[in-house]
Amino acid sequence: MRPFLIAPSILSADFARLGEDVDAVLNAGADVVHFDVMDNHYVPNLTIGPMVCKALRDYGVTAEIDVHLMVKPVDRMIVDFAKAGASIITFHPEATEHLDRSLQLIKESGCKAGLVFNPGTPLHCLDHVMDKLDVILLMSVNPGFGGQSFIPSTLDKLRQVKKLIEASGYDIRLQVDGGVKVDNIAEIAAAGADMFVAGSAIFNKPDYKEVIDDMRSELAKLES
Ligand SMILES: O=C(CO)[C@H](O)[C@H](O)COP(=O)(O)O
Ligand SMILES: [Fe+2]
Repeated sequence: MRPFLIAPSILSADFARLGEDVDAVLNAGADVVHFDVMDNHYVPNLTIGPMVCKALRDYGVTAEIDVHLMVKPVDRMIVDFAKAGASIITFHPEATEHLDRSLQLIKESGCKAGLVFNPGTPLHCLDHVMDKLDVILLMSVNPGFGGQSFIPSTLDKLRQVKKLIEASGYDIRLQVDGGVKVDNIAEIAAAGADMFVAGSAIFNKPDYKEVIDDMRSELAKLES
């Protein structure tokens, strides 16, 4: 079994002191920084862009930065985020006219590539691009906002994608994003996820380490 990764979504961090808050969550045991990019076009919210990613790198963040693009179109942002220090770039298939080209662009930029599926988005886009994927991200909320409730039908979708990954033979992480908490993370992992994005569950609590430790204890129940 591959190691589970916990990726706090900085959507719920304190933007007025972002560098310190990212350091704090990494020191608390987080593996990856999940960076939500929203454009008020593909989703009805507006967040942060490549300058903030570069600022985190300049501040000294060395952990992987997982850029979740909720923007349309995507190609220009792929190039800009790769230059700004992104490690992983994921985007939604609805947001590009040329799925394969956008994935190739990410790989050519030296980043890991991923596709993101909204709760209502079917999986057929995976059919011809599995060889170009490092990550498949299933949204367990509709994208645009933190603090929403986990949509239970995601569990079946996770099981379905897990089978597709296994059948493909490729080394692809299965990430889940939205409403992940201490009390549902084990069930989500049992359905096949191995990378967990959690924003409000971590940043809305005073002690990040306590939440991350609790998540790892829940995950350890599956590993034993
Ligand atoms: O992509 C996102 C929203 O579109 C966020 O990553 C996600 O919602 C995380 O927040 P929370 O854990 O609070 O649900
Ligand atoms: Fe996200």
